[in-house]
Amino acid sequence: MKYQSSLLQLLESRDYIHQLTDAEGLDALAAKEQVTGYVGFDATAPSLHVGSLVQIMLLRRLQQAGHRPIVLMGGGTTKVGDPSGKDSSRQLLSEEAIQANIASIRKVFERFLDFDGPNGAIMVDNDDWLSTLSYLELLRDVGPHFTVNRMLTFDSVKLRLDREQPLTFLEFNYMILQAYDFRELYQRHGCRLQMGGSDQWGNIVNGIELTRRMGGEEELFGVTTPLITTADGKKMGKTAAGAVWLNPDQLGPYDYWQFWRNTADADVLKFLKLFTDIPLQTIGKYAELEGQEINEAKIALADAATAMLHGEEAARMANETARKTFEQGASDDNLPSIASNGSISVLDALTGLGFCASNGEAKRKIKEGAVKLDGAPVTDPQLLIAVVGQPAKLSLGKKKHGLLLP
Ligand SMILES: Nc1ncnc2c1ncn2[C@@H]1O[C@H](COP(=O)(O)OP(=O)(O)OP(=O)(O)O)[C@@H](O)[C@H]1O
Ligand SMILES: N[C@@H](Cc1ccc(O)cc1)C(=O)O
Repeated sequence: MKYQSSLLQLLESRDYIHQLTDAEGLDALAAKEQVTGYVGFDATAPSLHVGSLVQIMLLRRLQQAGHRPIVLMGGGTTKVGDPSGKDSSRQLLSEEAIQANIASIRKVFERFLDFDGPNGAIMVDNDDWLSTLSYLELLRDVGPHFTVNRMLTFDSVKLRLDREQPLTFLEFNYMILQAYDFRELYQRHGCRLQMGGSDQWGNIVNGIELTRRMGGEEELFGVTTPLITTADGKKMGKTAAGAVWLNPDQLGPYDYWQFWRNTADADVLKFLKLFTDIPLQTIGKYAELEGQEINEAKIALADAATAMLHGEEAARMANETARKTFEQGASDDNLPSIASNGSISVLDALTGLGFCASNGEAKRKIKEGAVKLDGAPVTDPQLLIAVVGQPAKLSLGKKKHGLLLP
């Protein structure tokens, strides 16, 4: 379909759209007026990750096209836990843990969104309205608009039932709360669009239907994005091992840069479109690169994505460190590091630097001959490394390097 609105043109040309509830309707609305749209993020960890970055970039694109983004922190919904796309219940977090996670997550949005100006972003917390709801009132106001028959057809519920995996009654209620949010944001802020990953489709559609059934006069819309997957096809998220965190205290700029630099050839163009502001024309030129030249596109991706999150200077330093390390084989102070207090076991060093998820994995890597200490292969998994005077450099494969500090 040929879109009229700059919003849908932008989203389509940069490959954000997986499903749309009413393409024509949203296109006409966005061409006519400023649209307010939201994405919700549950506070299940102290940092968001590269999977949720797709959604943060969606909010950025919405703003770039002149519309108003709302970031919804799920202070209330985190108490329930979204079963969408999950095989088992999430671990329940305490009120304090949720508040601490929100405080830690929220900072990242300032990097991607402008909170001032005529279409300045807004941040809200659904705990503000969900925590004061009375059970009976909610049942009577909202309950009649949901049939259990239909609730059972949504993937978040159906997949668990089909696989005979337990779904708690608490989780079964999640879609009702997210639906309630959409209506609340429509009433409070005239919000008519909700976006999210493709696993959010059911929750979004429920919000649109609930708002209509409760007498909303205007149509609400939903957009979902494809889910970004790891090389082995799993949804990239925080539950997958080796999550790529956005907060610098959980993943430093150098490792973040390296993540993008190590993108698979098949993903480079897609990631340039989704995760950078590099114009499509320039990305088109990268599409013509072949063989080793594709590395240029990966470096451009790593530079741009790192600059957006950590700032230009951090990106420049990461690029410089990588160049020195790989092209000249030199060591550098900007590599990830771990204190040894004089000595450290090679297993602790590999796990502590985040190169291996467990001692078992570290032992395997040593056996495979992938671990080097100052350029010399390590063969003994029990090795205790003495670090005296100056740092030692520990490497895993060709791409992961870290410093052991004295
Ligand atoms: N890999 C991904 N690709 C695209 N969107 C994603 C990805 N992972 C999460 N999202 C989206 O980001 C938003 C926030 O997700 P949220 O952080 O609440 O859970 P999650 O990361 O999916 O959880 P988990 O990692 O524990 O499975 C949702 O709209 C979700 O669909
Ligand atoms: N359910 C979403 C988060 C969310 C919470 C509340 C909302 O209103 C919208 C979205 C997720 O798990 O990713």
